[in-house]
Formats: sequence, C-alpha cells, structure tokens
Amino acid sequence: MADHVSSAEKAPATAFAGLHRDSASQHVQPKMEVRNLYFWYGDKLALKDISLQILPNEVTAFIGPSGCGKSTLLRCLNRMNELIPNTRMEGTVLLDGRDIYREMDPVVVRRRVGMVFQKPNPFPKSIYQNVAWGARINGYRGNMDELVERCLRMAALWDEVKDRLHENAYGLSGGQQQRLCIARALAVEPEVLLMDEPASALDPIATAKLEETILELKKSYTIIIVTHNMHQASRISDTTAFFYMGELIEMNRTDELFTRPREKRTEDYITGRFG
Ligand SMILES: Nc1ncnc2c1ncn2[C@@H]1O[C@H](COP(=O)(O)OP(=O)(O)OP(=O)(O)O)[C@@H](O)[C@H]1O
Repeated sequence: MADHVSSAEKAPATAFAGLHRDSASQHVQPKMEVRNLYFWYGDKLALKDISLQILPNEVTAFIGPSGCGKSTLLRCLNRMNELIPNTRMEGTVLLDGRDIYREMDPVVVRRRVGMVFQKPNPFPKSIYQNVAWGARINGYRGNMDELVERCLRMAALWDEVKDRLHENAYGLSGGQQQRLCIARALAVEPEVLLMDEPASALDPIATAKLEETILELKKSYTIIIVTHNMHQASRISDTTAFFYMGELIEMNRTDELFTRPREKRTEDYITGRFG
C-alpha cells in the first residue's frame, strides 16, 4: 500500500505528507478524509479498509476496473449509501474534520457534498426551474434570477441557454443537460462535488467542454470524479486513486501515478493489461 494512504493509527497530518506540495512546512487540512472504511451489500464486502484524504480545490479521480467499488465509495462520501437497503458501513468519513455519520445531519451532508450522476437527469421542467428547485427547497431567500445565472455561468452553460431559460430542459443536448445538472448541484452551494462518470453518456466535444468546466470549478470547489477513462483522469485530476476489488491499491499525484506507478496492479491497469 502506498505510504501516503492513512490509517486510523497514523496522524492525519502526516498521512498525506508525500502528496501535498503547497508548502514545505505547512500541511493543508484535507477537505475530506476516509478512515478504515468497510462497506457491505448484504454479506458481500464491497469496500475493504479504505483510508484516504481529499485535498481542497483539487480534482481527485477514482479509477479502477468495473465493480471495484468506486461508486460505492463515492456514495459513502455523502451518505447516499444509506438510501440503499440491506447495506452496512464501518469506518469514518470526515468533512472538514467532522464525522459526517456521527456528528452531522444527512441532509446537511448532502447539501455540502453534492452529486452529479452518470446519466444527465434533469427534471421535466424548464432550465430555470431545474436550477432554482434545489435552492428553493433549501430555503434560499436571495434573488433567484441572479442565482440561476451565476450557477449556469459556473457550469459554463449560460451563453447557450440565456435566451431559452423557460424552455423544457429535455430540449437540451446530452452535454448541455449534464452541465445543467452541475448548475443544479451548485445551486445549493455545496463545497464538494462528487461526479460519477459524468461524461460517460457524452460525445467527445461535450466531454471536452465538461472537462473544461470541471477545471474551472475546482477553483471554487473540491471535486471527486469516478472515471473509466484514464486519459480523462490524467487530463483533469491532480490526484488519482486506483482501486481493485474493493481495495485502494495506490493513490498519488496523477502525473506520478501514471508515469511511475508503485504497484504492479496499477501499472497493469493503466497500461491496459487488464480491466
Ligand atoms: N445496490 C447494490 N446491491 C448489491 N451489490 C451492489 C450494489 N451496488 C454495487 N454492488 C456491488 O458492489 C461492488 C462494487 O460496485 P460499484 O458499483 O461500487 O463498483 P464500480 O467500481 O463503481 O463499478 P463500475 O465502474 O462498473 O460502475 C460490485 O461487486 C457490485 O456488484
């Protein structure tokens, strides 16, 4: 296991020492931290002893063969896993140092840690209402027009939809719908964005646009993205975590992981020898 991967026994500050380069003397606090996490679907163990840290304002990519637990881990980071019956989790997940399972309300966790899914899933409502909805149920009292515009701009969609805000979202292309879903996620003012293969249903041009958007968003948000596409991981992420059969095999700066993997299984995967 790579030496930067923390365990509960190691002090969190040192666990990421090999990774963080912001300052030689000062460690940035992780935005999120997972400690010794196990997850079961019924009797089936899907995640085994996962420990890792997510740094703020970075893109972290989760890669690995199908079924290795990437989406499961993503859902553990905002308590979405709790919505799946007959599952069990052990371990700790921290957001800004606070335990999201023991010290925080799940509704608050899901607001602060937003999610964008594999398939764009806008509501059958107008573009405007798609963005305003989340803010409204969250009790937003400010100027809604301004908020909608701000979120659509952040999601790099404003210029394409500003003259058709009250048209049905289903009239948008797949790539536009996915950016609308990002705008909708941003409307509740999250701090972390979880993205589960957000480009898998998009063509190369829409994918490129989405990747640009993600790079722009990381200035304001912490982003974790599950991707099957290793080129995408290397293009947009700062840190990459490689999973295999429910275990975290290696996590490192993306350029290091792709050019000098420490583990044979990582090397085999990134060179296409399996998976
Ligand atoms: N709702 C569920 N009920 C039972 N088992 C599940 C459920 N969701 C996932 N699993 C199992 O848990 C393991 C991890 O699945 P998960 O979807 O997290 O993997 P993944 O790495 O995201 O896969 P993919 O890349 O194919 O999306 C797999 O063996 C999968 O079959």
